[in-house]
Amino acid sequence: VDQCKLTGNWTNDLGSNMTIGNLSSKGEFTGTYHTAVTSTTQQIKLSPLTGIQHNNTQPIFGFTVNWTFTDSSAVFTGQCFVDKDGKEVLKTMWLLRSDAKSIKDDWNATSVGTNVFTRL
Ligand SMILES: CC(=O)N1C(=O)N[C@@H]2[C@H](CCCCC(=O)O)SC[C@@H]21
Repeated sequence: VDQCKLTGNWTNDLGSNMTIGNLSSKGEFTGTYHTAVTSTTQQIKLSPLTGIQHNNTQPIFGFTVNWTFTDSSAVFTGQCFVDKDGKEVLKTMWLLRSDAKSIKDDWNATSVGTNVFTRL
C-alpha cells in the first residue's frame, strides 16, 4: 500500500485535524486545516493549506496554512515515518507568524513548535 502519501485525514496531539487532497505528479497537494487552538479570540474556522512532498519512502514535506480567521500563517515542515506497527506518523516543526502592529513589534511575531500527526 502507498504508505506516507499524505492524502487523507490527519489529527495531532492538540486535537487539530487536517484533510489533504490528491497529490499532483510533482507531489503538490492542497487541503484544509481545522486547528483546535488559537492565540486569538477569533472564532476558529477551516483554513486552506498548500504544500509539497517528496516521492521516496518516509518522505519529507512542507506546507503552509493561511488562517482564515486571523491575519497569521503557519509553515510546517517534517517527515512521514512508518513505525514498527506499520502506523504512519508525521513528525513536524512549525513556524507561526502572527500579525505585528508595526515593524518595532516584528521581533515578537514568530513562534515555533513541534507537532506529531497520525491518521484519523
Ligand atoms: C500543529 C500545531 O501545533 N498547531 C495547531 O494545530 N494549531 C496551532 C497554531 C494555530 C494558529 C491559529 C491561528 C492563530 O492563533 O494565529 S499553528 C501551529 C499550532
